[in-house]
Amino acid sequence: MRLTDFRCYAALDLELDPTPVALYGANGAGKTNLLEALSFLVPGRGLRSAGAEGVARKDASGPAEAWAVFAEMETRDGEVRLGVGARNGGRRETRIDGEPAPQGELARLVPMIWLTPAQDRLFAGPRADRLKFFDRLVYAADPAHAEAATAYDKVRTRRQRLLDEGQADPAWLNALESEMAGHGVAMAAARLDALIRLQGEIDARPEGAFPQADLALDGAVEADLADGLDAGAAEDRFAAALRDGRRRDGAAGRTLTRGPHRTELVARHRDKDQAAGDCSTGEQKALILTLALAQARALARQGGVAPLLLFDEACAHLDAPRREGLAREILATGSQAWLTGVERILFEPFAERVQYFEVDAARVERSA
Ligand SMILES: Nc1ncnc2c1ncn2[C@@H]1O[C@H](COP(=O)(O)OP(=O)(O)OP(=O)(O)O)[C@@H](O)[C@H]1O
Repeated sequence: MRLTDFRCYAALDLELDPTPVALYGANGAGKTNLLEALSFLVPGRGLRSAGAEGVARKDASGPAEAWAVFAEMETRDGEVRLGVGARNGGRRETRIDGEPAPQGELARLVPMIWLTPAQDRLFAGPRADRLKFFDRLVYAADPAHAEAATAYDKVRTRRQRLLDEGQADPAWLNALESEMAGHGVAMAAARLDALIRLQGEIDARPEGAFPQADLALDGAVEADLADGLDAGAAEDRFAAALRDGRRRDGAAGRTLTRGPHRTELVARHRDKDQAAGDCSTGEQKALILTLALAQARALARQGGVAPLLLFDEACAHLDAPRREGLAREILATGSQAWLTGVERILFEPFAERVQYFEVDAARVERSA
């Protein structure tokens, strides 16, 4: 992995083997920035949602002209050289084996799952954050879901703009709504499919360090599909709901019509028979890990390539038995997990099966 002018790193060159990576060091040392760099190897704005324009290294003379992240990695297409970067605050560029490529290609090559401290109380926080987290799990297994979701949001924004302006041509709105319905039903179907697999994976694992969870999706289109409506009928129904909702959506200035943008991920802690949102911070963190690890297992089984796991401060709220459980579960997936923590001792349960790096003021040193 090589970084050029990314966040606090002017230049970094890391040689790694495929085992998990434990990064330890003081606050502000540069641990999360390494995970963020890797998160740009899939489409999107990275794990801090900063986007390509926000990550160039800054010093007293201002931001660097260009930044880049380069990695040689095992992907679904075998060993591939991936490069991403941007120049002069511009759009992000992608290279695959040295050739320019569309960003979307990355989703197909590299399954990736990340967890950050910002998600610690995911189940008690805003609905949209939960859905985003779940959608990312779905993307890791089904890259087409990311494309459908992006396309859906684009059309939804266009329709909303027309409604906000108040003088839209009904035929034009019909066309946009039918496009929204097509992408929306594809999204809902991908989510349901992923949910069933994920739940199966969770159920197959005995209750251990991480709690069993019962998952459901509360969404209008998901409900239609779960009730057995075929895709065509579900699209017609959703398009009709959008048509009926025009006046209300226009008055509200946002899409109140129930569609895949308003779906809720419902999770319960099975053993406690409690809504995940009512669980303690540590229990919520454990539940999030239940989901992420279950998806990692499903992916490793399904695609042959274990996903890259970026777990920022995952150990912070975990007690010693759960930290041991985390090590066991990660090692069982065969994933290269990248873990951060302020102290090396947090990774003790991995023993010799992890590569240690000490991070200190943007210097990264391998340690025995
Ligand atoms: N664009 C940038 N240019 C230069 N330095 C940056 C830039 N963005 C962030 N930094 C700095 O990078 C440093 C490391 O940040 P990072 O989030 O990686 O730390 P960390 O080791 O994960 O810390 P913590 O344990 O507190 O989470 C911070 O001091 C931050 O101010």
